[in-house]
Amino acid sequence: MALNRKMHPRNKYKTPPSFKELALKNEEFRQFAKIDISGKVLIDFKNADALRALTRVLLKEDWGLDVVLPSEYLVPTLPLRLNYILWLEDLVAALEVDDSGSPVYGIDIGTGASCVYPLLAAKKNGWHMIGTEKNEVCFDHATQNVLRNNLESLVKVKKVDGEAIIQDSILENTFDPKPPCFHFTMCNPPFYASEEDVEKTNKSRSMSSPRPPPNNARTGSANEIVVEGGEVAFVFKMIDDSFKLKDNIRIFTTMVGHKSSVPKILQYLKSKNIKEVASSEFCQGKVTRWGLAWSHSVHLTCESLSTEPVNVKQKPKPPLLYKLPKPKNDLFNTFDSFVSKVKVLMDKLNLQYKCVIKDVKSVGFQVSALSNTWSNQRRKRRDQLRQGTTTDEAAGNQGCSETCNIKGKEETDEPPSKRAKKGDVVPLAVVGLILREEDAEDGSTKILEINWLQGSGGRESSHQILQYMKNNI
Ligand SMILES: C[S@@+](CC[C@H](N)C(=O)[O-])C[C@H]1O[C@@H](n2cnc3c(N)ncnc32)[C@H](O)[C@@H]1O
Repeated sequence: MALNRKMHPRNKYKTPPSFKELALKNEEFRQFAKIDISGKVLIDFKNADALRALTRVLLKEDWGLDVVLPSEYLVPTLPLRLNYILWLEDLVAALEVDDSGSPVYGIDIGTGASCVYPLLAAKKNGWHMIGTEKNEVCFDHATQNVLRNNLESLVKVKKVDGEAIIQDSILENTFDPKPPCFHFTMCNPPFYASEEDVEKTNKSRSMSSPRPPPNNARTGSANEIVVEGGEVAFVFKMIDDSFKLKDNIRIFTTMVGHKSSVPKILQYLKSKNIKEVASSEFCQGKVTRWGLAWSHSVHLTCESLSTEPVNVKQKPKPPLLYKLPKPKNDLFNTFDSFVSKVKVLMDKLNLQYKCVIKDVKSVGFQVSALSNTWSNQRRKRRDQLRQGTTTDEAAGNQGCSETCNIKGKEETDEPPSKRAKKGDVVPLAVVGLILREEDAEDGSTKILEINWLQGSGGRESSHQILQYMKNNI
């Protein structure tokens, strides 16, 4: 699964689950597990029942959720669902509003029979979620899934009718106390315009297309995956509806299933004069989906590491990676000591950094350099020694008072992108710097990843920063 590397950095399914362990733990899943000639435990991804059992066991083992997934209805794949939720976490964390500490409220439009997004968001983050559903059968199943997991205080399922997609009535009679506003909406819309469209896409993927055919069985009933006009028409309507609720909902988001829909939707947002737009790519296995966000009321800084705008024509450049070789890796007893070392190096370079994501085994910073402080380090040190100062003193620990509270409001300086907008200083480079620890056969491996974001110095400066880190770790 080459694309797993491009999953959201905090997605736990970057490391595929062990089917062997799952089969040992779970009887339902065990029925679909087969052992191949090399002793590896596998399942047949083309079998919808096997997929259903896999999703159920992962929800149970990883998230403590007991979710019934009725046959004939969509089986949600978890790596993708988690990618979307992690992106929302980044967007909510980057909101520059003063309500740190208040609960997060979200709305999932078309929650499906599984009610998977609200259940995951409530269980993982304690978010308050409303799930809307138009289909009677899906609504009933979703309601039962919430009750089965005792999550009624955090998740409300609402039956909706009529043409509007985001209706103001869904905000009524929800939580007590009444939320001051909702942080986001999310949606996995029906992708297809007709059942023939579903067939056509399957055929073209399996015959002449450069994209490989899907590995997984297609699941989902027609009313879940087909809508008049397809996903583009659905999202256009959602954008139109969003104007009515602009004071109640901060960020509107949607997932998009076809790459060709992305420029059409971006163009529509532009035509409606909506300037605050962010986007992301959700990669999992062979399947890529796109996330689009827009707002009428808040600045979408686009600074979370996974919100780099989708460039539909050009392939996104892969991040720069440095996997610490064994001797260097072993210098650090703990992941924290590795993080501390990199912070010292960033301080030495006078880089301004702010923690945007944090996990036990990964931490991500948005880093900005106002000038090139990494080139000719030796000569600079010699000059400073001659003048009686050292690099550390010269750097003077610039007080990069970074905090790492993903939910709370950052108490750091303004984000560099914003400073640049004000016109005082244009950064030479703004990069996303991620530190990760991954399990390896002979212990754990520490990895430094740099993603170019923007800046007058061009992409080359991110290579230079990585080289400096390599030389000095
Ligand atoms: C592709 S499924 C997504 C289900 C679930 N959110 C998931 O990701 O697995 C789309 C769902 O949206 C529902 N739906 C379609 N139009 C809707 C509307 N206007 N309002 C609410 N739900 C709608 C469908 O019934 C279906 O359950």
